[in-house]
Amino acid sequence: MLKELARRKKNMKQFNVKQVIGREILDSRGNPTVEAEVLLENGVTGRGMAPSGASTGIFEAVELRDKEAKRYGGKGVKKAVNSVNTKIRETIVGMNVNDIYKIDEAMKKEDGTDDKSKLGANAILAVSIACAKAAAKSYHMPFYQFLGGISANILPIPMMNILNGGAHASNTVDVQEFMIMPVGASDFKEALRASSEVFHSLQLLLKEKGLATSVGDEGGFAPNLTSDEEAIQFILAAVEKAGYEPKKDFLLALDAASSEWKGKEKGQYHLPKSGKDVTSYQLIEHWEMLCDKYPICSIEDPLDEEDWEGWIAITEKLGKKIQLVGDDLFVTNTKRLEKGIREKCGNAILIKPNQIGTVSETIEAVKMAQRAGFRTIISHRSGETEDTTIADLAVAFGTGQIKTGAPSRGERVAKYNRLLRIEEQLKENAVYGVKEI
Ligand SMILES: O=C(O)[C@@H](CO)OP(=O)(O)O
Ligand SMILES: [Mg+2]
Repeated sequence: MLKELARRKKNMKQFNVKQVIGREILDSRGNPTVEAEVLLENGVTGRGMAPSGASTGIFEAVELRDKEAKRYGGKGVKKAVNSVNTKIRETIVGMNVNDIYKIDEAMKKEDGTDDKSKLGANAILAVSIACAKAAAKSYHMPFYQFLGGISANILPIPMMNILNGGAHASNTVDVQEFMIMPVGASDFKEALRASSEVFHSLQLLLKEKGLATSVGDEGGFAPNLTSDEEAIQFILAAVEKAGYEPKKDFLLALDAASSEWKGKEKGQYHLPKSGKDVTSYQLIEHWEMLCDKYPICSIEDPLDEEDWEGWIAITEKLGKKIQLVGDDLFVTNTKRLEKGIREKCGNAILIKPNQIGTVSETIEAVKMAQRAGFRTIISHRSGETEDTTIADLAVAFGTGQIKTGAPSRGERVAKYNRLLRIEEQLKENAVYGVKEI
C-alpha cells in the first residue's frame, strides 16, 4: 500500500513554481489591493486578486494595510505586496501547485499567526488563488472543474443586490442589501435576464418618484427611503412592472449587516441612520413581521456577530421558514461555524475567501457546512476587482446561490458573465439553482 502511494506520488505531475510576483492594483472603490501572479516551470501563469470589505466582521483574517503611511490615506498595501515578493516567494518557489493544500499550509506556517496578520490575508489569498489557477491551467481544465471535478454542474441562483444601504451607500437606509432571487427561472441565462429587467424597472420607478438612481458600492440603487418596508415595496413593484410575479418568479433576500449596529452592550442595537435603538428581541420580532408580510426567503446577519444567544433564538423562531445566513458571525471560519452548527445558530453560511485567506480553508468551510446540512452562498466583497474566481467557486462547490451585486458595475458583471460562459460550456449538463431555498 505504502509503496503504491509512493509510486503514485512519484508519478504525480510536477507543476513547480518558478516565480511569484506581487503588485498593487486598484479595486472598485479606487483603493489599492493586492494582485499576485505565479509563473510555473512549465511556462503556465496564474493570477489572483484580493477583494476588500467595508462591513468587515471583527473575526475575519487580517487584511494588511499600511496604516501609518500617508499614501492612499493609510489604505496602501505596500507591506502586503512586499510579503508576496519576499517571504511568500521564498516559501513557495519550487513547490508543486498540484497540491494547493500544501501550498496554503506552507504560507500559513510562514505567517505563523492565527489571523494571518503577519503576511496579510490579502497577500496570502491572492497567491493561493494564483497557484490554484495555474494548477488548473496546467491540466488544461476550467477552474471550476479542477476544483469541483466532473460532477460540478450547478449554476447558482443570483442573490442580486439591487438596493443598497448601510455601510455601502450614503443614504438613509440602515439595512445594507435588498436582493432579488430569480427562483422561477429555468436556467442561469434566463435568471440573469429577468433580474436585470427588474433592476431596470426599479430604476424607472425611483425616477418617477423623483428619487436618486445613483448606485452604491455593489451597484444597487441608493435612494433616501424612510424604512426597510418602503424599500421592499419598491422592489416588489419593480418585479411586477417587469412582468413577473413576486413569490413565484422572485423571492427576496436581505443582508441586514447588523454587526454594524452595535449598541451600548451585547444584545442592544443602535441603527446609525434612523437613529433607532432596539434589543435583539425587538429585532427578531421585526424580521418575523417582515417575513410574514413579504416573500422573503433569506436574511443574512439579522443579528450581531457576538450575539450568539440572539442567533439561537431567531433560529428557533424562523429557522424552519427561512434561510438565516451567518456572514460576520461565521467569517468562513470552520471554528466559528462548528460552534454555530453545534449551538444551532442559523442554517446557512456566506462564503468569502478573503475572510479566511486561502482557497483550501474556503473549501473546508464549504464542506463542513454541507455535511451539517447548512446551505452555502458564495459571495463577493463590496470592494471588488475584475477577478471572477468566485463564479467558478460557486459551480465547483455546488453552492446553488451566489451574491455578487447588481448588473451596473463592471466588477460585478464580470462574475455574471463568467457564469454565462460556464453554463454554455456545460451545455445540457448544466443544472440551475437549488431545489428549495
Ligand atoms: O456584508 C456583506 O455581505 C459584504 C458583501 O455584500 O459586504 P462587505 O464586503 O462590505 O463586508
Ligand atoms: Mg453580509
